Amino acid sequence: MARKIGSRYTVHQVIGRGSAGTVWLGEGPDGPVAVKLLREDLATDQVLVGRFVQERSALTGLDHPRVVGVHDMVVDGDDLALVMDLVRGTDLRTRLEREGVLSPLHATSIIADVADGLAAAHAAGIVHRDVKPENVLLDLAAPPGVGGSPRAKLTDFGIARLVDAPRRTRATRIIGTPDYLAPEIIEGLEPRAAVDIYALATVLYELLVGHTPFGGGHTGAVLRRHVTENVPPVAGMPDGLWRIISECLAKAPASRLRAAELGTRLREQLPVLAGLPPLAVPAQRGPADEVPSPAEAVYAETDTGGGAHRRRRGPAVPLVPAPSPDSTRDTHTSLRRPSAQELASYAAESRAQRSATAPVTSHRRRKLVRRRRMAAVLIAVVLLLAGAAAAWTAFAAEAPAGAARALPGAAPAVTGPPV
Ligand SMILES: Nc1ncnc2c1ncn2[C@@H]1O[C@H](COP(=O)(O)OP(=O)(O)OP(=O)(O)O)[C@@H](O)[C@H]1O
Repeated sequence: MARKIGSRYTVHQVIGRGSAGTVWLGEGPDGPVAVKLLREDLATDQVLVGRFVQERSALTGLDHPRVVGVHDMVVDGDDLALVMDLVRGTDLRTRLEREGVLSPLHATSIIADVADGLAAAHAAGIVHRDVKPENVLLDLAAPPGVGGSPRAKLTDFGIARLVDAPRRTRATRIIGTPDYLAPEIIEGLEPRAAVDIYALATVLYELLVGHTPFGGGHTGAVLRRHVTENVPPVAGMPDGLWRIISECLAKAPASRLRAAELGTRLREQLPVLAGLPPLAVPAQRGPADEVPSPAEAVYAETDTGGGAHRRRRGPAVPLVPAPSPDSTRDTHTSLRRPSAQELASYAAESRAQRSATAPVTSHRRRKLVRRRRMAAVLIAVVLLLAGAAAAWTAFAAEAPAGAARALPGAAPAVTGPPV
């Protein structure tokens, strides 16, 4: 059902849902658009509406081919809407969940695109603060890039900042998605451009390996890992990519690459990555299966966050639009910031736990393995049934007429020509 948004836009159909609102397919004076209608509780929050108006020129001024442009921001009664470029394709989360891991070439090319978009935003003084696969849209209507890689655009600029808590509550609460949070955010520092680099390197790792470097399990455990752990090298990861990922996951924000440099360094890798197959990643230590330490369990009780592995998949506009499934996954999660003491105790307990934890697969990888196992069992059952049917047919054809009928409880005999 069509609905008017302000005086210039009409929306027709829901194409995705996120934690901050619903994205609609719409029409504006210059053609089709995507309209993100913010959640009612956000739209009626006067502080947020004020910030929305304040941020208008910064967000609508960001014009770059690797960024989903915001054309307009509409405040109309209880509606608060962002009018954006319509991207015909899918989001990176959906692609990743479908493929498990991406080839090094495609992963690197996609992340280089996003780094270029970030470079433009950072130059304009805008920090994204919620870089993750859900916020990378793959434009399948655009001509592909190197080696057929889909072209990527970063979306959702400034939303995290809009819904962020005021400065005074930042000391106690974190806005973001746990798997991608830079350590300095967890420690309560003001998020600067380097947080986006950390998150983007996390996404690159995830595309290559199939899971994030510090994700899985309890939110408290995830936060602790960001602050205290280093990522162990991954077998088979091309050296050049590994060096870039390690630099960008540095705990000290100043040691990370800048976005423009990251884009350039990634593109330099493309020629050597051409033709490499996706990494055959062995079973990893599975943080998803870590038993929360007592300190983390305490954190759990007061945690209002969404949990690290509640993923929501929302397709971007497919080439032929179709309604996307409903979703309940929270992101832009508001988490209680753990105290320094809690973080320290997570670290101590983590060391003890690590030695006791057997290698297991990550949550998503296990899901994939489970699915494959189920498919194998199904195929085996089908083959078995087909074999039995063939044997039965052969038996019935060879047996004297009536023999099968004579068997107690046997199926009606297949009558064939007399032998
Ligand atoms: N400009 C756009 N063009 C086409 N589809 C879009 C566009 N923006 C968002 N979408 C689709 O709508 C879905 C929901 O987007 P939204 O930005 O609300 O949530 P999200 O980024 O996935 O999650 P969250 O807001 O919780 O971080 C996306 O996954 C994407 O599939």
